[in-house]
Amino acid sequence: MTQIARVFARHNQMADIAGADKPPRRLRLHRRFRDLACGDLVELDATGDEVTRQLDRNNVLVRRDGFGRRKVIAANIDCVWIVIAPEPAPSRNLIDRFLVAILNLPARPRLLINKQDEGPAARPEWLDAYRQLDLDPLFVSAKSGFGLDDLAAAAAGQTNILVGQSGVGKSSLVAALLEQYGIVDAIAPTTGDLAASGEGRHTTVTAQWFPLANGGAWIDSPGVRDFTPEIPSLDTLERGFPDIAERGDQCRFRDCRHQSEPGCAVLAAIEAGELPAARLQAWHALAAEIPAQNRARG
Ligand SMILES: Nc1nc2c(ncn2[C@@H]2O[C@H](COP(=O)(O)OP(=O)(O)OP(=O)(O)O)[C@@H](O)[C@H]2O)c(=O)[nH]1
Ligand SMILES: [Zn+2]
Repeated sequence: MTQIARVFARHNQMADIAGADKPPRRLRLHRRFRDLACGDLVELDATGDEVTRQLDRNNVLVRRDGFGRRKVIAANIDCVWIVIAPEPAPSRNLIDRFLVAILNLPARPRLLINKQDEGPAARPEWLDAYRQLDLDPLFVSAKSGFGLDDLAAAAAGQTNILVGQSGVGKSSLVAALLEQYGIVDAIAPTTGDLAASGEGRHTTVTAQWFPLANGGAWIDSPGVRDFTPEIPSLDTLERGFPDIAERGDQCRFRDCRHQSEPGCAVLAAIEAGELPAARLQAWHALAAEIPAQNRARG
């Protein structure tokens, strides 16, 4: 008899895979499953030792690496929590770039502002810039436990992934949630695939699935310095910037690039203080990457 199982983590030619109510086992994968990622569902043979089929996925979060290659991060995601903290200093550009990938999955984007125990400085004043995007920011502290009840409630019953810069506290948040809200306690985040970073602390190197007791899961993902979403077309870009796309419909020219055209509704919105200039800068930078990405794709 075959069985359906979940990929908890992917490591090169191997993957940690768990059947219902069983702890994950590390299995070697056939080459045809090279695309398999954390969160994927697979079929195992009767022995449970071999992956025989990869099930269809709802969606998959991917990035482009420095060589333009497609890198799969995790699959079957409902909600992506972009984690920021006072330290390391948040990059709004990184948030803008994540949003393109998230809104195209599609999945719900949320902003998680960690390390609230560090005081009022932990609340960035530029949050208003994202009001239109409904990121519904949640303020938490993995260290003090502040806001974790709200976080657990907001995450219940769905597959959640934490993304963001290295050191914002993604693994600490998963650990705190595991401890307080009885997720499957057999696998604590520290047993995931960790490597010592330069500062002597641990850093996550591959996405890791943590099932919630009542369905759904948390996925901890490796910290990033930068993030390049896949952007095959201007339509993809527009889905990532609904605030710009909406105003762009009012531009005088249908093919307005929002650069210096007369009657540009996007530039007018910036002039009026309704849209941050940084959002349009991020748009232009990403629009410029479309042709190169298409060339790399061949
Ligand atoms: N003050 C404070 N420090 C925290 C909090 N959460 C995490 N930290 C600290 O921040 C540092 C990084 O935490 P991690 O959980 O390893 O961060 P990460 O985002 O998982 O990092 P990567 O795995 O490299 O992506 C550690 O020294 C934590 O102790 C918090 O709520 N408050
Ligand atoms: Zn325009």
